[in-house]
Amino acid sequence: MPARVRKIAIMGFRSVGKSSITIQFVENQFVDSYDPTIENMKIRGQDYQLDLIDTAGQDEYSLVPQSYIMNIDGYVLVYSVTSYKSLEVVKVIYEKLLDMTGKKQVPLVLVGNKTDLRMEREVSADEGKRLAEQWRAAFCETSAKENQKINELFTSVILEIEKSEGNNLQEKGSCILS
Ligand SMILES: Nc1nc2c(ncn2[C@@H]2O[C@H](COP(=O)(O)OP(=O)(O)OP(=O)(O)O)[C@@H](O)[C@H]2O)c(=O)[nH]1
Repeated sequence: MPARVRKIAIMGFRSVGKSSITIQFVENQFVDSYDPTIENMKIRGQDYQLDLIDTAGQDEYSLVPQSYIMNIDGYVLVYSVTSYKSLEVVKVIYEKLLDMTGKKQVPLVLVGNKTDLRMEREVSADEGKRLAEQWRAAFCETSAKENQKINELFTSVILEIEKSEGNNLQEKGSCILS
């Protein structure tokens, strides 16, 4: 079976760890030469090629460029668990995405990154989980620094994309699927 190519945009406020998540995911599996925007994975015997689009950080006033939503199959919306502000920004980005796509729901994983910074936590796991439930999105808390749940997060986004296409694949993973 040929690899299914899926385009994934990684969005969120500045410095939440978008590039760190992408690099951790890609570098971990390609040691010598890698293109930081492309990664392959296999889920249930199906090969996927993930084209990762690591966006420059947004804030609540940024417009979501049309190019971020054209041909994008799934979204990873990242906040930092150490920044309440970054959670607020992700909510604004989400509303803009729905506006621009004209859809009620898009394949999406909400990600709370930097869980290793325990003393600096401002957003509880419950709060992130509730927001994801409200959006009917998957939810994952990660640490790019400690490589926690990074692969699971990308598996989840693929599963959310598959689900939106009518394929309800079940896969053991430790992110909470929608
Ligand atoms: N402790 C800790 N630091 C992290 C983690 N992820 C990223 N960082 C740090 O946070 C800072 C920002 O990380 P980036 O990956 O550049 O964040 P970004 O969201 O791509 O930033 P912009 O491109 O500016 O929007 C860097 O100093 C990273 O080392 C994490 O999981 N834990």
